[in-house]
Amino acid sequence: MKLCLLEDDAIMGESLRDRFEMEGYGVDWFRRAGDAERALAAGGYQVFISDIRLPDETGDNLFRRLQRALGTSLPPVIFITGYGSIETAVTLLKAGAADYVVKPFDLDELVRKVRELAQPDDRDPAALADDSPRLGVAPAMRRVEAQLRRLAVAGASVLIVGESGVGKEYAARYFHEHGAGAARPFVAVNCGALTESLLEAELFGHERGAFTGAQRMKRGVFEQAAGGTLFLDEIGDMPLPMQVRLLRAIQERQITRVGGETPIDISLTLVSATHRDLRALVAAGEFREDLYYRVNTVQVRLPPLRERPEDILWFARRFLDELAAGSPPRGLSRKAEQALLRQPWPGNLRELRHCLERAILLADVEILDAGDLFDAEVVETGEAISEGLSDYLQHCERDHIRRALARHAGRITSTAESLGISRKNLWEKMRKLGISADGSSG
Ligand SMILES: Nc1ncnc2c1ncn2[C@@H]1O[C@H](COP(=O)(O)OP(=O)(O)OP(=O)(O)O)[C@@H](O)[C@H]1O
Repeated sequence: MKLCLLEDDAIMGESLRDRFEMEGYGVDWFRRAGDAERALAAGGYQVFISDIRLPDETGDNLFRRLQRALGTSLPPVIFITGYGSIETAVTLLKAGAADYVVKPFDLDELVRKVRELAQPDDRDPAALADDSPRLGVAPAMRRVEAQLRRLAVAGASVLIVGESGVGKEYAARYFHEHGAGAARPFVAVNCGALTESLLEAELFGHERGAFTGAQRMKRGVFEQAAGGTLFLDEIGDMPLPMQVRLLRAIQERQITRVGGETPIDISLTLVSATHRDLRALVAAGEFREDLYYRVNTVQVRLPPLRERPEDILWFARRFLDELAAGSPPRGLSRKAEQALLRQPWPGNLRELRHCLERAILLADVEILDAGDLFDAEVVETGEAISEGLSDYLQHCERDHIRRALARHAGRITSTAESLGISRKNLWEKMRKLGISADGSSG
């Protein structure tokens, strides 16, 4: 499976090449139209990906010339376009181009398009070999585990996205443990928790006397993680000036300590995480587009706990075993299990863990009941009436589903379709939220 890539921008080109190689494609990357043209004439490519703006040619001219010269042996072409050139891209689509993506785009989206256009590849399924569940038992999480193991072996840099408390750092550690540098350090830093100057010193270290209070030389996390994995948590919260420095460090694989002059070579695997929408931050000018492409070569999404109900009791039991250390193990009554399943868990695994921690501290019983976990109102009605975020989300969800059911006269198939979820998922939600098909609380 070979792709021809024409992209004059070094960062974009490298990100695309890295990502597609990770996906198992061979990539020939050209920066000049003439070179790509010659390679395409020689044949052997499944898809041609090209920037629409090139220094030596316009995408428009190039495409028409290739069509004339190669005819049906021209592979499907996907153009990368900026907002300013969408019109040209649409014209090219009409002229026979296969597709286009608009910057800033999600690499996953482009990979999907390429996959659809190219023949399916035959990667070794052993690379996806099973392992005991660590990140969850829900199918979505089993897929995430397989993906992380495969990426770890490939030594890829990864961006983990997901709501707060969903287990991003845990997943980063899992990734680290499955990589070649597993015996090497795993170092985590929260980019949102520090001021700009503190973050700079934290990332790159400082020399003695670099600033007031710098009485000793300090190695930054880049140096500490050398040979292993550096986990940059909340990368979306990194101040813009630091983003410039970070990008330079990643590109050049070198850092310089604050107050120092000698560049230090660094080789490590970078895992970044964010609960924010990086693409939206790019559009708002709060996150650099070039850094976005650099850290977002491969994105792994961890779904919120409410989207994977299979994981709720599995994690609850795990946390109980873990928290019981030393004291007799605790179990859950059936009502407690049902109450746990009814919650929307906006704080995800962290919230679930805290909930059990609190219950263990306060209730001196072997089998925890619903009342040990939640307030009486929640237990009795399945519906919290306090002003917490979880209550609010649950109310909204219930309300929305009831209305949809009413609009569709209680027909499950069309209601599920209108909500964009499966029938099974709708039944589960209705059961969890206590709604009957006529929209009333059951
Ligand atoms: N697979 C797991 N097994 C056991 N515990 C887990 C797992 N994943 C997460 N946890 C626990 O859940 C809590 C939240 O996990 P973690 O810190 O990884 O989430 P996060 O998404 O990085 O959160 P934030 O966005 O706030 O940084 C932690 O207490 C962690 O120990």
